[in-house]
Amino acid sequence: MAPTAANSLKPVQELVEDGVVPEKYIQQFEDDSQVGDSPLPFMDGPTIDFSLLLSSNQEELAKLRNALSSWGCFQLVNHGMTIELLDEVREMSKQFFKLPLDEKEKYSSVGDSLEGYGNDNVIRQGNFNWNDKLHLQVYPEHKRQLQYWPHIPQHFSTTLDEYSVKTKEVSETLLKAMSRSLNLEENRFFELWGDDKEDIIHARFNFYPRCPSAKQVVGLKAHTDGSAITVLLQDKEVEGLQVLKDAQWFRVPIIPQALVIHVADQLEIASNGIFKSPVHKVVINPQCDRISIAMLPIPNSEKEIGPLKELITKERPQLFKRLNNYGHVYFKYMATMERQIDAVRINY
Ligand SMILES: O=C(O)CCC(=O)C(=O)O
Ligand SMILES: [Fe+2]
Repeated sequence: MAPTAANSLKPVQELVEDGVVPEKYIQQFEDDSQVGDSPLPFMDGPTIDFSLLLSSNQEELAKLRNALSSWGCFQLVNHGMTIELLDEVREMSKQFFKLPLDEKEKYSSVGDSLEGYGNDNVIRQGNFNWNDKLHLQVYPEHKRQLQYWPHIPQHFSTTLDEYSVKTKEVSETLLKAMSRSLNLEENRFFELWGDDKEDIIHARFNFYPRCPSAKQVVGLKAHTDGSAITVLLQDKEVEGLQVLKDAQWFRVPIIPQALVIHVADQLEIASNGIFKSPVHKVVINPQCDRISIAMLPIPNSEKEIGPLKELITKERPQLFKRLNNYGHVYFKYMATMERQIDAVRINY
């Protein structure tokens, strides 16, 4: 596949059919470890047992605290979702992206809506990601825009609804355990996200088409998430997610029954920097398509967020400003800042 000057925002999947990689998708990597199938180490962060968090097992809470303040992410097992449900969500995502283009285009994003199907690079600057998406807001329920919810496969909406209910429960319990892990009153992070009927969950279905020039493109460029946390369901067969820790990239292993949980920017802010929103990216496989489903719990934009007062001390002064609508900051600085959270950092 030779690079061409063609520059269109048709779905990346269609570019694969064309057999050419438009120049906008070719990345300038400064360092070889950034690309494709280089033998990076696997992340050796902990696997957290949800059922032990439920019973407030002190050892598990300590493991959770350590994971959140070092890696900023972990694999969650025993979360109560069956492998059948996880596989059904993976399968329906694959089936959706496999539909003919004109069928998928019935759900295309309209205007500047975040929701819907398409090539997300329209809202980005700089080089493009090798990624197509379907983005649906699942909570609050009255804000669902059902015109974007696929009718094929037929069970898409009911399965997404079931998965959303379970994601919400898991997220609420996790945020409470995260508070307990810092010896805070258990609702403190739940007040950031979860206690308000207008708190949001976005579902982002990611599709990363295979690319013979995999080493020249990137699925998702290095970024942090702008939500409170992220609940990620990875592809069961195709690896691709990498996280940055101490200036080194690590591959996130596939554990089929696990959910990958990330601290996202708004929890880093609320924890006054104790929990880390990890920089992560997605690399592309030359032979196989990859999918992932990111569920993004996001505080109601009218809610004021900021570092919890219990976490501001003489030794740890307030690191971030208080604000509403972090999402606005996140998108405003998407193109110009490496980590948008720096835009709300207080510099002493
Ligand atoms: O595909 C993945 O594994 C990660 C997706 C991701 O980082 C995102 O949707 O923000
Ligand atoms: Fe992400």
